Amino acid sequence: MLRIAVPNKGSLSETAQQMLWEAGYTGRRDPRDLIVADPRNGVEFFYLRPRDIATYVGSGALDVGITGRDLLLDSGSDAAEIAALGFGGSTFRFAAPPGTFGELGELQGRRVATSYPGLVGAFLAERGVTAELVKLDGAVESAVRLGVADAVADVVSTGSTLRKAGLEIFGPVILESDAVLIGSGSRKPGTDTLLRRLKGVIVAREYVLLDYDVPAADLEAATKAAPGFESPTVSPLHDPDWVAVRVMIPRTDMNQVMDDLYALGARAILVSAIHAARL
Ligand SMILES: Nc1ncnc2c1ncn2[C@@H]1O[C@H](COP(=O)(O)OP(=O)(O)OP(=O)(O)O)[C@@H](O)[C@H]1O
Ligand SMILES: O=P(O)(O)OC[C@H]1O[C@H](OP(=O)(O)OP(=O)(O)O)[C@H](O)[C@@H]1O
Ligand SMILES: [Mg+2]
Repeated sequence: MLRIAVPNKGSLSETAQQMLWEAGYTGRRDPRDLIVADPRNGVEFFYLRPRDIATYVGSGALDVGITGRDLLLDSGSDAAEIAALGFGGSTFRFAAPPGTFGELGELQGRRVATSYPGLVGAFLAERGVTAELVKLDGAVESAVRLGVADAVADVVSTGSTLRKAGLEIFGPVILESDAVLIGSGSRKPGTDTLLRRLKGVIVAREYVLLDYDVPAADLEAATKAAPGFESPTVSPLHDPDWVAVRVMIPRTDMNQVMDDLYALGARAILVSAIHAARL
């Protein structure tokens, strides 16, 4: 059985479980479940704090896990990223009251509050900056106002927490993070199947199927407007002057592509959802 660590709480938990469910796995029914066996799929799920998942996987206690790239790097564990999973995106940034700091070097000898001392310490050390790291569990944005730090380094998503705390981002991007699948050592049997299934879910979320009819004379132009994932499928129609085309396109481009194809003379332009995929 492949032993898989899944976030039990926090920002990544719901989407991770939803993705596994869409990939055909049986997840937990009760949020208090800690271990769930899924013998039909040859896997066992361990529900753990996302911050601890890299430690379990890095030590070999569990085979693979879903966590954040920032948490993986912060842990310093031997686990490595296998693939990004297309959700849980955030950036990791320095912030301080407006006008306090301009460049990273100005943090030399100052106090920086963070819940990710491993990640921030390594980033500063690589750039030759020595700062005092103040380790906090959360709500680090309050640390400056309360006088325990001069700056913070934290996860930024919408930026609204920083704004409310009267802080402004400065300095370089520490990290672009995403939810990732991690493993350690040699790939355990079953990992590739899990990965293909998760990638199938990502494709089904991010792409749609586009069908349209177009005069054969305009096929080249239409194919340029909607190149598709690989190469479009082109089928004959009863009317020899027209062809039917099927392509996969990013969901976000869908309406623009439909407008462009219509303008080119395509008709019967239909979009449908992809429920599952193996590419
Ligand atoms: N808006 C967000 N806030 C916090 N973490 C986020 C956000 N969006 C994505 N993430 C990612 O989620 C992971 C942190 O999850 P974790 O469960 O440890 O913290 P949390 O969501 O802040 O929960 P809590 O603070 O309640 O423990 C990181 O990989 C982080 O990059
Ligand atoms: O940029 P935003 O969209 O505002 O999101 C980022 C904030 O969300 C998280 O905090 P969380 O709510 O998890 O509280 P915590 O600091 O106690 O972990 C994170 O630590 C940031 O503070
Ligand atoms: Mg948090």
